[in-house]
Amino acid sequence: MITFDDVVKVYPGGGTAVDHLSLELPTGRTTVLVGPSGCGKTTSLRMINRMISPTSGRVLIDGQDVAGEDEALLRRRIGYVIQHAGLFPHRTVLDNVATVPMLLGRTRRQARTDALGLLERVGLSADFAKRYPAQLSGGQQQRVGVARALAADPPIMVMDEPFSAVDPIVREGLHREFLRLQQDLGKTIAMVTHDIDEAIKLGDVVAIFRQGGVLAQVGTPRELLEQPADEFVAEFVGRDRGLRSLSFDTAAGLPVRPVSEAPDLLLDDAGRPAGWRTGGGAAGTFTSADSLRLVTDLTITSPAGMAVRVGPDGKAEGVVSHHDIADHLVRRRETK
Ligand SMILES: Nc1ncnc2c1ncn2[C@@H]1O[C@H](COP(=O)(O)OP(=O)(O)OP(=O)(O)O)[C@@H](O)[C@H]1O
Repeated sequence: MITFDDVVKVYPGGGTAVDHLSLELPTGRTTVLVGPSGCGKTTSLRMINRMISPTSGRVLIDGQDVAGEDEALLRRRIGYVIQHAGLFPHRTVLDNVATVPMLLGRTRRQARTDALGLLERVGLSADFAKRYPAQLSGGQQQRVGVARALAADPPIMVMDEPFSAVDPIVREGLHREFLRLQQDLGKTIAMVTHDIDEAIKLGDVVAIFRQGGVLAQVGTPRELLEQPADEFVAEFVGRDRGLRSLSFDTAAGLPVRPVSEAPDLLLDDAGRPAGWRTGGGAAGTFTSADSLRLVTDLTITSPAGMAVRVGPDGKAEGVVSHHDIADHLVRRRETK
């Protein structure tokens, strides 16, 4: 666990960048620091690997104050990923990834074999290994940056806006890969972004900062969407937070009507939804494991105003309309 214990940072000649920050970043999880520009996110992040020292207070890793640790040893345990990847321009992709393990004493051969494995993990084939950073797209460079930070197999990763320099479609892909990798690796990750959607998507824990380096609220994405502490947080997470919070609920508790209540629904011989009699198009289907947000979306886009729940065999089990979802949400709120 990484702990900020009443940390203050005042830059000489500047104002207070971080104001009495107390925060815990749980081991093996991703904590995202998010907030408007200049609110002290990067300053906080860099106090973890001692690129910046607190004016007062302590940053602890598993109970040990980082101020008392050997800087080189500390940074070896902490992978660092920055915007634009920060790759060595005159080294090949393979050498960019293999350099740190070689510095740590691995043989050149072993380091290069490991580097190829890491590149593959982040979605880059061996074809990229011989290229130079300038010969890669922004998204590919960012992947190399992640592979390089992972090369020393550090238990902790600090990532400063790692995905912000790429276009939205590439970012989507990097997000998916990040979540897949993190599910496998379970690193303790501290990530900075100014994008609340990214924070909600990638964070197990999200810490929202406000101007002046003050922590406004910390919680799971769901907690922030459902119970924002104040107006600032509510505004920051977005006015559509109710709809977005439906991503965290599955359709398991959502009652469905019998299929006979949807006479417009066409079924094939095996009882699987085949489309709608009027309006055309495929019938939107979901399972109990899908999110309420998806089901809501399906009912809105369906010509019949309904979505169809299917079982593991693909057979129609029942239907719901957006009215049914609204009723379900009201009932759920009343019983909470
Ligand atoms: N070296 C420095 N000297 C003086 N002031 C600084 C220094 N670095 C940052 N600051 C100030 O400290 C405050 C916090 O900066 P920081 O970079 O931590 O914010 P941030 O939330 O990461 O911002 P952004 O999202 O724009 O990167 C800002 O007001 C900034 O101007």
